[in-house]
Amino acid sequence: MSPPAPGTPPEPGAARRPSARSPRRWWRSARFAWAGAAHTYHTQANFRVECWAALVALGLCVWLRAPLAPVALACALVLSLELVNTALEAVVDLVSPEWHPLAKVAKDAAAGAVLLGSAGAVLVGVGTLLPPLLAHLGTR
Ligand SMILES: Nc1ncnc2c1ncn2[C@@H]1O[C@H](COP(=O)(O)OP(=O)(O)OP(=O)(O)O)[C@@H](O)[C@H]1O
Repeated sequence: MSPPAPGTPPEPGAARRPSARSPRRWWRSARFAWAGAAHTYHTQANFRVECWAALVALGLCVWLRAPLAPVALACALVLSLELVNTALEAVVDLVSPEWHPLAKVAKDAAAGAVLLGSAGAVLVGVGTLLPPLLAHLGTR
C-alpha cells in the first residue's frame, strides 16, 4: 500500500495499526489472509476438494519418497488460483450484480486460469507420483 499523501487526514483506526515493520503488523496481515482462505474453504466446494486433493498428493509424496517440491508447488498454484478466482468473483458481484458482458469475461477468464492450473497440476502429480507408485505396487 502506498503511503498517504502529505496533509491527508489519518484514516479511522490508523492510530491503532501497528507500525509497518512490527511483527504485530505481519501477524495482523496473516490473520486477514487466513480469514480469506477460511471464507473460501467454507463457501467454495471446489476449494475444499482441491485442499483435500493436495493433502492426499503430499501424503503420497512422503509415503512413496517422491520429490516433494514439484507437487507442493503445483498444489500451491491451484489453491492460490482458486483464492484469486474467489476474490475476483466477489469484486465482480460487487460492481456488477446485473449481467454484463465484461463481468462474464472476467469470471470466465478467472475460471479458465483455475482450470489450466489444475490441468497442469494433475500432469505434474501423475508424472511425479505414478512411476514410484507403480514401482511400489510392483515390488509387493
Ligand atoms: N454479472 C455477470 N454478468 C455476466 N455473466 C455472469 C455474471 N455472473 C456470472 N456470470 C456467468 O456465470 C458463470 C458462473 O458464475 P458464478 O458467479 O455463478 O460462478 P460459480 O459458478 O459460482 O463459480 P465457482 O464454481 O468458481 O464459484 C460465470 O463464469 C459467467 O459466465
